Amino acid sequence: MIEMQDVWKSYANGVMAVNGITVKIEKGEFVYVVGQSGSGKSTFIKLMYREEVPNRGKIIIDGTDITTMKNKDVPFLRRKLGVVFQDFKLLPKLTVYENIAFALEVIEETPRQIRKKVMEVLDLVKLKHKARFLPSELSGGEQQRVSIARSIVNNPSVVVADEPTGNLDPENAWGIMEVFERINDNGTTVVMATHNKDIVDRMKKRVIAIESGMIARDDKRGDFGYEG
Ligand SMILES: Nc1ncnc2c1ncn2[C@@H]1O[C@H](COP(=O)(O)OP(=O)(O)OP(=O)(O)O)[C@@H](O)[C@H]1O
Repeated sequence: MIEMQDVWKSYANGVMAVNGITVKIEKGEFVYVVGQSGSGKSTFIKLMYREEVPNRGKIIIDGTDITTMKNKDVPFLRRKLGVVFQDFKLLPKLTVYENIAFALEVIEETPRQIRKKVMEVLDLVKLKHKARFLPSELSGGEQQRVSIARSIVNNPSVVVADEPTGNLDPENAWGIMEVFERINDNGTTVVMATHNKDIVDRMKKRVIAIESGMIARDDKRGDFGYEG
């Protein structure tokens, strides 16, 4: 499903962010990625959605080697893999509905298909009643739920999230985790980088800990393992 084979990534300034990572994540898994600030979590996640390209190694998503993928084919990857960010990245002048529909229109859906799919994902994140609102009219937790809805509207097999609860208070953070659990229960693989010790320790999912760009720990029902 997701496979990294001896992946290395250094940045232009010479920083080695990922140092020879080999890992396999099976379909339907829920995986937390933890580690100190600067350990390489974001880079690890960015490599999965091809925001960054490795210097060496293979990254295979759903049978496709994304390291050799042409730039023009990257939009196809977005249909296999949804992305959720810490800062939501919603378009401020578009309504909730339009923000989600925008992701679909890119791949030429009919208006009827768009409406059906957008309302389905809004139902899943319990925000159907706010379809006409602008992002600025929503709470942080609601905005993150919209961005999750957007990430799954193309029905990807994988969702990756980089610190999705980082801007939220604990109550909203738990609300977001419930949404990810529901998505995972529907069979979608979830990979999430997080600093949220409470959540990781309570959920008892697979935990991959990164230290100095390497996998220091990979536990099936793991915990956070250090003081945040
Ligand atoms: N665009 C970049 N250019 C140069 N160096 C970078 C870049 N992005 C990250 N780095 C460096 O790579 C290393 C790993 O960074 P990364 O953002 O992956 O860590 P992280 O574990 O996600 O940190 P945090 O928890 O603070 O978000 C750090 O030393 C960082 O300074």
